[in-house]
Amino acid sequence: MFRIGQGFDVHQFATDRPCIIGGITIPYEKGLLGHSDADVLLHTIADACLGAISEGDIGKHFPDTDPQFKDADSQILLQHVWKMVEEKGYKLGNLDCTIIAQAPKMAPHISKIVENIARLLQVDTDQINVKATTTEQLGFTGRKEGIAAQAVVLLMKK
Ligand SMILES: Nc1ccn([C@@H]2O[C@H](COP(=O)(O)O)[C@@H](O)[C@H]2O)c(=O)n1
Ligand SMILES: C[C@@]1(CO)OP(=O)(O)OP(=O)(O)OC[C@H]1O
Repeated sequence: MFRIGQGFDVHQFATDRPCIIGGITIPYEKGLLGHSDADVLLHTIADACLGAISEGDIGKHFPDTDPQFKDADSQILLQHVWKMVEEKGYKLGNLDCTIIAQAPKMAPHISKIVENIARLLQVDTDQINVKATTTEQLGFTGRKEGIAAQAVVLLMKK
């Protein structure tokens, strides 16, 4: 009837990379490093969805050793995962996410990110919440070495 899943992901900052979060390119002096486009938020959401349907994790479905996922658009990866969710007979209850980043400032971009995630999953924007927090300059996020993100998803049988 109900399935819950949680996700967590981290990507480090690097120069000469775009900073793509939730499918939106955020203006910032550094970007995120990964085999794909390193969209830490969409990876977290994909992992939460895969967890909710007991399908492992993003690395199982899109290995970082596979050249076809080099610089992959994580929006496509999430849509693939979401199709699996729908094919298993589930729809979204709600999705709640936290971006853990000292920088960049996310607040100006949150509504665009929420709209984009709702578009990707074909759900209403009020089913999606995205928030951000710093770690008060503590730890790797506090030193602006990278970004972490967490997500919790609730699925319901269609
Ligand atoms: N990268 C971030 C981090 C935080 N925010 C916003 O600032 C608020 C206060 O953050 P604290 O870590 O001091 O609690 C937070 O609630 C967010 O609204 C942000 O926009 N971008
Ligand atoms: C998405 C994949 C695949 O390109 O690569 P990365 O961008 O490195 O991301 P990560 O969060 O380590 O997870 C899974 C990978 O297999």
